Amino acid sequence: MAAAFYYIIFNPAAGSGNAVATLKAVRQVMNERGIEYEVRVSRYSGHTVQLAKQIGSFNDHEGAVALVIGGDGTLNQTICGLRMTRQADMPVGYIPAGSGNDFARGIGLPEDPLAALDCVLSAEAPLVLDIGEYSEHTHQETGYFVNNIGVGFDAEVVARNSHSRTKELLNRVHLGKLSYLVTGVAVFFSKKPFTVMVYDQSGKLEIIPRAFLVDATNHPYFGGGIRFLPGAVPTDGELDLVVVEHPNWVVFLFYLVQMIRGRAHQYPNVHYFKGKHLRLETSELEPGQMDGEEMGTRPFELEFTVAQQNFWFNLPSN
Ligand SMILES: Nc1ncnc2c1ncn2[C@@H]1O[C@H](COP(=O)(O)OP(=O)(O)OP(=O)(O)O)[C@@H](O)[C@H]1O
Repeated sequence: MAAAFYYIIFNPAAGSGNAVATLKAVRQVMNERGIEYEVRVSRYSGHTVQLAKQIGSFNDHEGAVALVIGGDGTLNQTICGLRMTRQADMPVGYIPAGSGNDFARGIGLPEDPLAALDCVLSAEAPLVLDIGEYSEHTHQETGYFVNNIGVGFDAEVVARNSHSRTKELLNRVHLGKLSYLVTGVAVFFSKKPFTVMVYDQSGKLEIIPRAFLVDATNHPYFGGGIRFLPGAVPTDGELDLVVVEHPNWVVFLFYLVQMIRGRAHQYPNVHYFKGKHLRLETSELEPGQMDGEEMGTRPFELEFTVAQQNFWFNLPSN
C-alpha cells in the first residue's frame, strides 16, 4: 500500500546548501501528483532530532512516512529522534542531498534526487535494513548510526574540518569536499597512532598497539565515496570493524589502496572483525565521529550491536 502522508524533514544546510534545490524539485513532483505532505525545516544544528521526536510523538496519520531531505547527519538524527518515541517503527524515506551521501551509496539508493524520489514513491511496504547501535560507557551515551563510527584518523579530520575557516570558504563556492582532502593530509602527517583493545563476538581480546584508522561500519563506504570495506553488507545482521595500524605513512597508504581493492585481508597490520556484537576500547583520549558528526574526545568504551530499521523506498535491482 502506498504511503498516506509524508513528513518531509529538510536540512537547508546539507550539501553546502544544495539541498534547497532538491526540496524544490521534490515538492514540485509531489504537488503535481497530489501527494499529501508537510515540510518541517531544521533551523539549527541538532534540530532534526527534535523534529523527529515531535513527529513520532504526535503523528496521527495512518501510514505516515518521515521523508528526509539532507545528508547522512540529517538521516542519522531523524532515526535517533524517531526511535525515542512511541512510533519508533515509522518508516523513513530518504532523498540524499548531502555532501557525502555515503548511506545512499552504501545501500544502492540513487543519488539523483528525482530518481531517489521515484524509489520512495513506488514503495508499497517498509524495507528493513541494518543500522548500527552503540553504547559508549565513558559518557553513558547510546545511539544509532547508519554509516559508521570512527575513532582516530577520520574522526580527527571531521573535528578539524568542522571548525575550519577553509571549509567555510570552500563551502561558499560549493567545494566543501576539497576541504576534507586538505584537512586529511594535514591530519595524516600530524596524528599519532594509539592503542585499541577489540573484543570480537566470542569475547576474545586483541590488543592493537599502533592503531590509526578505526571504524565500525554498516556498509562499504566512508569519507564521501571511498569504498573501503567491500565486504560490509547492510542486510547481513552484522557489523564490520576494521583497525588499520600505521607502521609508517608509505605502508599506511598502501594498506588503504589494498583495502579499497578488497585485498587487504592478508596484511598483519590490517585487522578485520565482523559480528552481531563487538566491543572497542581506547586507553588514551581520542576523537570520535558518528556518520560524519563529531562525538568529542574521550577514552572510548564502545559496544556495538545491530538494529533493524524500517525504511520507505525500493532499491533498484542491479
Ligand atoms: N539550519 C541549520 N543550519 C546549520 N546547520 C544545520 C541546520 N540544520 C541542521 N544542521 C546541521 O547540518 C549538519 C550537516 O548535515 P548533513 O550531514 O545532513 O549534511 P552534509 O554534511 O552536507 O552531508 P553528508 O553527511 O552526507 O556529507 C548536521 O550536523 C546538522 O545538525
